[in-house]
Amino acid sequence: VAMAHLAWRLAQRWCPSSLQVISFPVVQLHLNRTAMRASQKDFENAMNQVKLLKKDPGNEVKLKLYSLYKQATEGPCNVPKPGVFDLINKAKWDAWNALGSLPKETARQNYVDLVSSLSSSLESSSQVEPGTDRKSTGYETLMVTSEDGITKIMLNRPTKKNALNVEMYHEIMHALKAASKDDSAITVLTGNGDYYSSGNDLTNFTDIPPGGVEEKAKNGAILLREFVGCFIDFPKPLIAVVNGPAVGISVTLLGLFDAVYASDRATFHTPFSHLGQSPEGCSSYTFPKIMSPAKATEMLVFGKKLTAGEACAQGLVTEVFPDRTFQKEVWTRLKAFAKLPPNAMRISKEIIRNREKEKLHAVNAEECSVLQGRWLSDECMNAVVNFLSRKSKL
Ligand SMILES: CCCCC/C=C/C(=O)SCCNC(=O)CCNC(=O)[C@H](O)C(C)(C)COP(=O)(O)OP(=O)(O)OC[C@H]1O[C@@H](n2cnc3c(N)ncnc32)[C@H](O)[C@@H]1OP(=O)(O)O
Repeated sequence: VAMAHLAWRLAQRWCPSSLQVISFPVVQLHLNRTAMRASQKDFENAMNQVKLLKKDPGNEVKLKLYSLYKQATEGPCNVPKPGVFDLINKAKWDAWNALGSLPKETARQNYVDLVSSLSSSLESSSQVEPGTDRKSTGYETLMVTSEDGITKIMLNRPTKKNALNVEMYHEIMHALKAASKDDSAITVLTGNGDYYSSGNDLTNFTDIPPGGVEEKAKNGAILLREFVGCFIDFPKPLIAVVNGPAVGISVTLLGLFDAVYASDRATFHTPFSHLGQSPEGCSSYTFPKIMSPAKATEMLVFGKKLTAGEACAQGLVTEVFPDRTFQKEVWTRLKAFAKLPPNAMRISKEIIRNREKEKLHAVNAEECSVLQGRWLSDECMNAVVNFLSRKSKL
């Protein structure tokens, strides 16, 4: 009810017309002109594009535009948190604050990317020509774009640190299936905001079906198995652009990627024992192979959090970049990769991956079955309740 009320209030305040709503940050841009540096022109172009949008992008997107704008121009949130009853300003403050210490440059880039995806997705689909660069919409929890031979799947719940809710699991599977068939050469997974992903959304555990917790655990295991299976079978080069901290399943899956590029702000944390859970994403098999059984045990059993540099030294990360230049350097490199002959890349990946596939599917099935049991344990239930009742964080 509170959320519906908030959405209604936001719509009332911000949506007399979409232009009026979205032009708010444009005005401030001019006031903050001096804050702009290298990508000022792109940023200004993006602001102008926003004014030209024909359709209202919705309150969630407007909050994102607002927060990225504030971060890009003023840096991390620097104003006191509004009171709980000041719903609109609290929503705006929450969105801005959720960006944490995201650098101004990255916020500008994310703003430009977001506007670019909106400009296309809110146009009539008749303007999309088959075979040309395109951006797809229809996702609630992702931003999916396809250009320069790269399909980019961006986790897009920055205010929840890109935690994976059930909808996001389904949307990622859908996006991966679509990417496997589109005409892009490579596929990239990344996160919007200051986190890559905080892993499984712990509120997934709260929606108990009529069959009770057993049915919930069974459904979770089925979903997880199908989800991880999509990564095992993905046919094109799959690259993770780890823009910030990564937790849980967003870390374990990295063992199934073909390359992992990380900002030096990223950390890698798999606190399964703390959560009364056990490893997934085939990490019980890939991590010992990648980094040695003892190092894998430190991460997967003892929950040791690695810095990006440490993860690179262990072989989980391919290369680390300074956060300041991360986006620019990585995307330049990816654009060059995407120009390579796509069939050759696909076949080379197949030859590397194929002899492992059967094993990976077997590991996935076993991990899901073990986790199904863990989800019913007191250890796991207590950990989830503690997080949800704000008694604990990682
Ligand atoms: C069905 C398939 C299952 C697959 C099995 C997968 C297993 C895993 O992935 S295990 C890992 C699960 N993840 C966690 O345990 C992380 C829990 N989150 C945290 O500990 C913290 O939120 C943090 C360290 C990630 C970030 O802390 P902080 O910077 O202080 O930010 P906030 O805690 O205020 O977070 C902002 C906002 O986002 C919500 N949130 C963040 N992560 C999650 C999450 N994993 N699940 C649910 N909600 C999450 C957080 O509650 C805040 O929400 P609001 O209070 O409403 O603003």
